[in-house]
Amino acid sequence: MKRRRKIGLLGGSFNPAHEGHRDISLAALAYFGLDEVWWLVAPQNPLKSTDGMAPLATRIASAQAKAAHPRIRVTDIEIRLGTRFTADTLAKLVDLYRDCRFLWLMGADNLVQIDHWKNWQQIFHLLPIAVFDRPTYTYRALAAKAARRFAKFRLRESASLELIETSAPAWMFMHHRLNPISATAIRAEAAQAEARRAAARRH
Ligand SMILES: Nc1ncnc2c1ncn2[C@@H]1O[C@H](COP(=O)(O)OP(=O)(O)OP(=O)(O)O)[C@@H](O)[C@H]1O
Ligand SMILES: O=C(O)c1ccc[n+]([C@@H]2O[C@H](COP(=O)([O-])O)[C@@H](O)[C@H]2O)c1
Repeated sequence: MKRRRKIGLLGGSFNPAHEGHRDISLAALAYFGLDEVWWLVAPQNPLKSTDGMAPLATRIASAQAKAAHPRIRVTDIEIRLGTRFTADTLAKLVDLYRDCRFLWLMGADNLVQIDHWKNWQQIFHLLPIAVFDRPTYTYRALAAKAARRFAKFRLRESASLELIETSAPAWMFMHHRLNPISATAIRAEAAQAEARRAAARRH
């Protein structure tokens, strides 16, 4: 039987894309023996404000520039599938790409709030999940409702190469090197730089 390709899925706003996205994607390729990581640039995170959200085309361009790797693929697949909620997107992907195994990737901040996502438990039952640690979120993430609800399905990090072959629910918390970068910080820095330029023009 033909080997199924192993694909990590990193959904995100990418407003803008940054080194943290690339870092966990490259780590995921290695830890989980993946063939590719697909970046699913979300048209609009249902829980985030539209204020300050750059147009999808701008965020895709930012993701393409940042990814710059032959095994990271940037996609607007939620536009093409017509989905807005992750549970719907993943159900369609699993159904459409029968020749692939999928692994959902996310940072620890999203484990904290995933129980507010639409049909979040279906996501745990649909495919394995890898959560990457993120500064300030470690304890909140491991104490979060989702971590507690699925505690008995958490695998040891040392079994990372088996995760994508394991039937869902199965998830792992990766104590990967912490990377403090965030899109929020990048936007704040850009806004400050713009304010300084505006002040300089007034003088
Ligand atoms: N530095 C990081 N370490 C680990 N995971 C990260 C990091 N940055 C982003 N991620 C994860 O990548 C995915 C997409 O993140 P997103 O595009 O929202 O970036 P962000 O920096 O979290 O943005 P914002 O600050 O606007 O919320 C999410 O699952 C997020 O948790
Ligand atoms: O499906 C939901 O209800 C849902 C709610 C919040 C976030 N998500 C998804 O979570 C992923 C990470 O979002 P973000 O904005 O933290 O990068 C992205 O793919 C979003 O579409 C999904």
